[in-house]
Amino acid sequence: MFRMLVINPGSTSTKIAVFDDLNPVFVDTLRHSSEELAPYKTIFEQYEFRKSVILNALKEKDVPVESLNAVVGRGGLLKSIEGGTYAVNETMLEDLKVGVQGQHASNLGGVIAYEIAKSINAPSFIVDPVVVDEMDEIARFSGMPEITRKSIFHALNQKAVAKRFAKEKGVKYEDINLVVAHLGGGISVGAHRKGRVVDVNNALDGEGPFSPERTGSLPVGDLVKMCYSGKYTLEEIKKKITGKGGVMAYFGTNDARDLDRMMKEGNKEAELVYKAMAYQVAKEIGMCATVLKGEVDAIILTGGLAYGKDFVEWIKERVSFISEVVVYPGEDEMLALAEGALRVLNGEEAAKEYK
Ligand SMILES: Nc1ncnc2c1ncn2[C@@H]1O[C@H](COP(=O)(O)OP(=O)(O)OP(=O)(O)O)[C@@H](O)[C@H]1O
Ligand SMILES: CCCC(=O)O
Repeated sequence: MFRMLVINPGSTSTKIAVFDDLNPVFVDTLRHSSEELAPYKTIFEQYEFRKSVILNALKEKDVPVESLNAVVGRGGLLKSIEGGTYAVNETMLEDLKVGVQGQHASNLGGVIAYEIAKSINAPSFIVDPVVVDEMDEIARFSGMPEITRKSIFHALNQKAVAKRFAKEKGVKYEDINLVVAHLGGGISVGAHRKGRVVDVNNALDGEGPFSPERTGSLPVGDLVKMCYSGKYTLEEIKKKITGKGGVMAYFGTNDARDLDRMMKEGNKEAELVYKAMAYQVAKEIGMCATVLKGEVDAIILTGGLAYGKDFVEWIKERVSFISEVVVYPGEDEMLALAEGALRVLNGEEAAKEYK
């Protein structure tokens, strides 16, 4: 039996869990108020604070650090890499600290995992970070030589639900084609061809459908005019795209349940925006089906928005002609992280090396 600590840092919370093999000992969300995080200018500066909150939580739950066999964290905006479980090494730590592809709370996952594991001489890992990049060469062209399309998406949950579907069907993930739509605060839709995500929208930085708090793709000419209007700083524009875009920009909330409530109270504009988000998701799924040349074994809908019955129906009515649609609402990133680490601890897989 292997005991693992799992660390998944988000923008306002750090989710932690301890697993004995795949059995949860406890799962907890440690929330951080904006006052607590205010003193830190960068994500990396939050490192000591978040680490001590995690160690305190372990004490409260009576789980001695020494009882852990490994620590696994959600990682971060590293250099682009293929999917899998990676051992945390010095090169990775350096890249997580500087944020080679930007700042994201999950940059702290690998760093904290490494430091806690080091104190007890245990291994530390990250699994399927947001920079998993298995895109076909043909998918990388933007139409402007200076700009190459990037794969930044919910790789951990997309891969986890894809493998879950394969297991339930008694087939191998590497033998099937899937379109997976992660419908959360950000939305990513990936074309999975025989175990590789060969095309996907950059869910963090202005590609794909709009989402509860992101714009997704924008009419580029109008965006350029806005950038040169003199009204906004670079930081303000970036925030309008990621964080304050999408549903947040239309209605001042990133909670789709508010949209649902407004719609049920008769607000026609809320209904239209909610339906427009589903419409854009369906279009993106259709695009991925063409990437897979129509050979789609299933379309999987996952993430928090997949709890929304109407939202799921609006997508289904546009894409059901392509293939079966399977819905796995929510996400189980903590279990997916534990599974990734356990495959290495059990010797089923070798940990990959980050270079
Ligand atoms: N029952 C529900 N009906 C409709 N929407 C829901 C429901 N439950 C949660 N959601 C919506 O799901 C969204 C959050 O999804 P999720 O929890 O997957 O996102 P996240 O983890 O914060 O971000 P991300 O998935 O991008 O990492 C919110 O907009 C929330 O309102
Ligand atoms: C893009 C992947 C993770 C996120 O939504 O922040």
